[in-house]
Amino acid sequence: MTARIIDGKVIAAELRGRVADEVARVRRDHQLTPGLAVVLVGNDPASEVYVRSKHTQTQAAGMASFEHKLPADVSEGDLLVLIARLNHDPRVHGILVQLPLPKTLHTETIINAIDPAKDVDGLHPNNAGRLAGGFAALSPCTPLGCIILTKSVHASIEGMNAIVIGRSNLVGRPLVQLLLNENATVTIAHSRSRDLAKLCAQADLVYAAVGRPEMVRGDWLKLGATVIDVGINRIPVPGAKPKLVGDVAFQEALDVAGAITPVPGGVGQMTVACLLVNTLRAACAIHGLPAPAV
Ligand SMILES: Nc1nc2c(c(=O)[nH]1)N[C@@H](CN(C=O)c1ccc(C(=O)N[C@@H](CCC(=O)O)C(=O)O)cc1)CN2
Repeated sequence: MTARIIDGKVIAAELRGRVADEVARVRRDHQLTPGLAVVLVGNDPASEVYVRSKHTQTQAAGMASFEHKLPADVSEGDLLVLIARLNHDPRVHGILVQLPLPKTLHTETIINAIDPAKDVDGLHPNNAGRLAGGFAALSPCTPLGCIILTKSVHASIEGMNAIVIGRSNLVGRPLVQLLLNENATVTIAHSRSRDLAKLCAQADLVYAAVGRPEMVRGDWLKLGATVIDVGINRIPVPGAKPKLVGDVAFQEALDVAGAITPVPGGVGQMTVACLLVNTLRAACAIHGLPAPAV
């Protein structure tokens, strides 16, 4: 058996196309141009790439993009002043602070300062709490992407056994809530869980978001399982560019899984596309318009 490869590039491009159509509609019918502000502190090379890609894709979807680059030694006070300004800027409907922040800044304080209505990362406690309570909320982008990729394989995941390996605020915890909203049966595991192999063997859906290269082995998987690999690990290669690998041993998993996302070209591709969805949703909600059809 060779698993079907879930092509995140194709699915993300299709989603961006649908967002662009809806943006064109709200601009035409409501004279509303959704706007996204992204704040980058410092010069982490991977973050710079992600922020550039957010800027390009936001503009390509017909939305306004506002980039704010601050030095790594910016004070917490100055960053909070910028966020307060963006909270009150009527052109801005989505605010995202690129993570990780330099260690001198307190991430929770910064996230909590974002207006929850503009929190397109879904990290503000209001949104995290609403999601946990099963209420409508802006949800983090990567978990949203995981659900869309899963649904490209299974129209319904009701009653399926899912395991989420990882419990970060950005991925694991919100993903658990989104899976519960889809009526999946969810096991939450993490790096300290005992006998992960045994837990995985029960799962129809495996979400690996633990940040450990190739930790999930092929022989842990149930035959035919759908595997969504959230990991992006850079492995140094002497004299060459680092190699990107996920949290799943891809070659081994190919022989056992029914469907699997590659790294790169899987979940990562969905993160920015879902950010565009959230920005459009936030803009419509702020202006009292019906939720867009994406
Ligand atoms: N405020 C946030 N910070 C971070 C988030 C986030 O959702 N909100 N997620 C990640 C980084 N990220 C977006 O910000 C992101 C990660 C990966 C990709 C992506 O397209 N990955 C490619 C591989 C690209 C590469 O070479 O690194 C792929 O998987 O195909 C896009 C966005 C942490 N920070």
